[in-house]
Amino acid sequence: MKSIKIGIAGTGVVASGVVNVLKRNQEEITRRAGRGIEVAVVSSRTRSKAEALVGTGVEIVDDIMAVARHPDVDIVVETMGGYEPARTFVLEAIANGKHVVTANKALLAEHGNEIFKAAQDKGVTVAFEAAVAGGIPVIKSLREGLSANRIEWIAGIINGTTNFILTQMREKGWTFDAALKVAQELGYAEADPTFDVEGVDAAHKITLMSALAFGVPINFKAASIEGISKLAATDIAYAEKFGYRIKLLGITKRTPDGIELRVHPTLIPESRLIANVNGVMNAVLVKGDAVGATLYYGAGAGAEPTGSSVIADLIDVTRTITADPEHRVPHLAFQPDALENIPMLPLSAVKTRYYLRLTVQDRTGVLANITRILADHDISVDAMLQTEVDDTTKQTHIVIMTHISLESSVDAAVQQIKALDTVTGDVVKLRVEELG
Ligand SMILES: NC(=O)C1=CN([C@@H]2O[C@H](COP(=O)(O)OP(=O)(O)OC[C@H]3O[C@@H](n4cnc5c(N)ncnc54)[C@H](OP(=O)(O)O)[C@@H]3O)[C@@H](O)[C@H]2O)C=CC1
Ligand SMILES: N[C@@H](CCO)C(=O)O
Repeated sequence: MKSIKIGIAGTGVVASGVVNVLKRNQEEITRRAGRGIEVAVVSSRTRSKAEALVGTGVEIVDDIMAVARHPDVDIVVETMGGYEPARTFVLEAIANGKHVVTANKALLAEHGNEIFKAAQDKGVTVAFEAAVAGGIPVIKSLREGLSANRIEWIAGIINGTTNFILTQMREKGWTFDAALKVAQELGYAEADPTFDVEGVDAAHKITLMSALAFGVPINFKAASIEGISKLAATDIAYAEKFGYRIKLLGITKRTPDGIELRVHPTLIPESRLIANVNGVMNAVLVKGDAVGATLYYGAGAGAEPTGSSVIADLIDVTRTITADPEHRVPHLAFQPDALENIPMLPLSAVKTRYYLRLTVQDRTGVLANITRILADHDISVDAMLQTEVDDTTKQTHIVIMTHISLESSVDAAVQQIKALDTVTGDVVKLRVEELG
């Protein structure tokens, strides 16, 4: 059978992984797909970079639209990243009847509803395994493997760069900046690394998984996002005293009132497997009503792990390329006309456990005032730790772990605690998830 022809936009980290794995595993891939998958054209703004990647036997163009419209191309691979020109490029490819494989979670989190609608109307597939958790086949698991389940929640370490930074800081004592620099050199970070560090990239990914899990439209604007840039080594150390590790988690949860969608540094019991996921590795925990908790683990970034996911999508599209579009697996797991508009909950409505760190003056009655305020807001204390008084500043840290409380009540209590004249500086508030 004739080979499937692909056109790739971009010649960076992910594109190089795709080209190299396609070349190396050509025979195995053909045996799986039923026909060969061949790179027909590559676009690059730097011709020498493209030549170094694909050699001279593949057409090289400088205009990405020439890939989107190329008469020989069956599947377009978008590995440029960013919103534009990626959006225009993908829509143009769809309009030209091409199937699309993309690693671009930012694009899909912001413009996915428009893109999937255009693909549906045109009868083509937009596949995006590589957009979430790099090499882990978690999109396929959510869309197909778990399709019998009512999904209850998902919690994942879904940004390789920040997990790499947190691991190097904790295990090797590296500075934040040094760890970020190495993550960039290794090709893990986004073009704008603030997307990684401030939790935006993880929010893009959890937004996509939330849509797949609950059958709702993609709603990135509903995500509450906190990154790791303000996380202090002190809190990592105190968390460990209580038996917890701090990880940047993407969390989405179905509650009776609506759907939670949030990214923030989170204390996780160190006995959980996910608390021991280190370096660039990612892990996603999915709780389904029938299957229980399932855990997916693997490299969350890097050329070949991500290339592995892109090629899995290429093989999937190749296998069904002649199938009636109505009989393909729906893009977002649920049939497009069966998506529901379930309310998305604000962060203030979240109920979980909290870690609070206060800096206080060593004076009589400090603790009594704090516990009274917490009790007034219906916040019950589970555990508490007080450090020795610093001889110079006459200050001490009080660290409190609460039972499950309402976020808005915790915020109100923190405001009152901050106003006490014995409490100095800010109050650190982190969320705790048991993930049981
Ligand atoms: N790196 C990783 O581990 C992973 C990345 N991803 C996603 O994959 C995508 C690509 O990432 P990555 O390969 O790391 O990025 P790179 O920066 O390494 O590569 C991007 C490529 O796209 C080209 N490009 C960028 N902007 C334009 C433009 N405006 N017009 C034409 N070409 C353009 C670049 O060309 P030039 O060289 O000329 O600048 C470069 O070849 C992103 O969406 C990213 O989020 C997903 C999973 C893992
Ligand atoms: N910058 C992303 C790439 C993979 O999506 C990360 O570090 O996880």
